[in-house]
Amino acid sequence: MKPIIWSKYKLELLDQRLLPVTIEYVKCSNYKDVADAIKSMVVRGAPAIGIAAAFGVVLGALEFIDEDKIEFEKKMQSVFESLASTRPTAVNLFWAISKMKDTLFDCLNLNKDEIIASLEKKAIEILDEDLMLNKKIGEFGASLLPEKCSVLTHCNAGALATAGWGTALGVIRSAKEMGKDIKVFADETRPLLQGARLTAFELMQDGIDVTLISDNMAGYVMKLGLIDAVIVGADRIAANGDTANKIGTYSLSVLAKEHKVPFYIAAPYSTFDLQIKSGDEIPIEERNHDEVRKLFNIEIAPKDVKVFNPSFDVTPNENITAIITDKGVIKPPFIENIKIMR
Ligand SMILES: CSC[C@H]1O[C@H](OP(=O)(O)O)[C@H](O)[C@@H]1O
Repeated sequence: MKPIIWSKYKLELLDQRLLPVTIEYVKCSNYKDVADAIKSMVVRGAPAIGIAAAFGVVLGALEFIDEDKIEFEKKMQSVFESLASTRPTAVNLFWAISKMKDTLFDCLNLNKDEIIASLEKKAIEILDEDLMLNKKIGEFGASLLPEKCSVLTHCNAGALATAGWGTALGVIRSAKEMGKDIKVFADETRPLLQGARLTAFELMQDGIDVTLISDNMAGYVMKLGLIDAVIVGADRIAANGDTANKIGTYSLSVLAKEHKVPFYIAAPYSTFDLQIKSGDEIPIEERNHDEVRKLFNIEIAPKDVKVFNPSFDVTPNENITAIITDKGVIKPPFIENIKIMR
């Protein structure tokens, strides 16, 4: 199931808000549609929102290509800003936009068709590269796992969060491909239930043994000795290895440390933000309070109750056993060893 489909200058995004009950694609005919889709989480997942934004830039260029050169460049700047303003935490979004900006800068002296073709080529490259990187992450990560292993994961870092295959779930898929006996416990991941709705769905589609648990069960299943490793995705990794990921990841890392369970992050190079020294500098998105007050529009709390809804938290590097990347497995001291990602 592809979360992102680009063909004949049309972008279709699988509406992940409706999964697993309904499989429906949102047609994006302009860059504003793409910005709206990222912000409303039609498409979500750090690499996937970067890829969607890249195609949003192509749609923006198609919209404004007939303007004079100065106007075109002005309009394209607003396209970049609009896409960059959608969600603040996943650095992949800004990485992809910067790649598209560089491509546009390099091809401004070409003719209109060549400009569009160059931007489209770059966006497709970003999509294809992510799939290739996921497979490398999968191989490196699977080699860490024993022949028989039970993995706890959080949120969705699967094919639906990437170009396909997945990062954390890519490790699980690759381990299964290697013939390892892998079982998965998937945290439901309140408030938007990416684990229940997306991870459980993906793994069952692939015939991978998955058990759904509510987030507050994670400590108990570790205490029962049911978990051999925790593997999660990432939205931004700082130069010291501090990692932002879906809210609840930090708590899992504390529980894993308490129960001496290895805690792995899986992420491609586009998730690293080596400009920032630590996780203290990572912007944490806060989302609409009704995401906590309601569950699919059903009120589960007093409608005017105060809410705090951070969409991510930061796991300190000292809680992380290793970071599985497309360039290999990075172990502590992260400050030193993360340099391979430069
Ligand atoms: C492969 S990284 C996916 C990453 O993104 C998710 O956040 P969201 O669903 O809000 O986009 C979550 O943090 C995942 O680990």
